[in-house]
Amino acid sequence: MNLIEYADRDMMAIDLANRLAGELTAVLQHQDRATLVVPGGTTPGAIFDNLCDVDLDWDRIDVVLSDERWLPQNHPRSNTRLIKKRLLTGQAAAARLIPLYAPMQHPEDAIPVLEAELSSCLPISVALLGMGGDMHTASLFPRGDNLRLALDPHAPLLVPMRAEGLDEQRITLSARVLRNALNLHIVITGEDKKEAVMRAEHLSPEEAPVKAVLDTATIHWAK
Ligand SMILES: O=C(O)[C@H](O)[C@@H](O)[C@H](O)[C@H](O)COP(=O)(O)O
Repeated sequence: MNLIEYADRDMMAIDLANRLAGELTAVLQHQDRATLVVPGGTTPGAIFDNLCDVDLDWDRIDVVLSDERWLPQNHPRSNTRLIKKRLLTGQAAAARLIPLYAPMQHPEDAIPVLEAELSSCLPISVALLGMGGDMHTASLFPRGDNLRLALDPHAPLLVPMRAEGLDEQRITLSARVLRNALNLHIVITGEDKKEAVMRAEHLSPEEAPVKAVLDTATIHWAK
């Protein structure tokens, strides 16, 4: 496992933002556009605050969430709301947001339309993922109703997900889409998540969904 430990969370946010920017710049040297995948949750905000003002060709970058809560985009728990506020601002406001939500009752209803736009910006150039203490990543949750489908090598691009304890239904990039990223990073903080990611190495993706991407990801950790 490729694990990088940082002196503190601020150093990690600065270094990781610069690393992601460098990878995006490298891709844009030989492609017209680059695709950046980012997570929601509470960890990546500081990274977004650093990344949004890096001098990049943001108008050539497509931004995609790794997963979304099935909520209106102005809802306090919406990941789209989070990245519009913290990432797609400053210089990064010029980036194109590829939606992972549509105002329909269930994610299943929206997947054909969402996949049509998403497919045009794959494969992923740079992906940043988070991880929960239960070893989920994106919305690939242990015991999730569609986890088996989301882990399948022939899975669709997007998979709806529901799991016990989730406040709302979710939609997620499937494991094969995440694994196909040219550059893949996972950012975690705290001792519990460090122990969890170590544990995940010895479990199956069904028990620890993050395992589906561990072999190709760089893990970034601060206490
Ligand atoms: O929708 C989400 O919440 C994220 O995409 C999710 O996969 C997140 O990365 C983990 O749950 C970790 O969340 P924290 O960073 O809040 O611990």
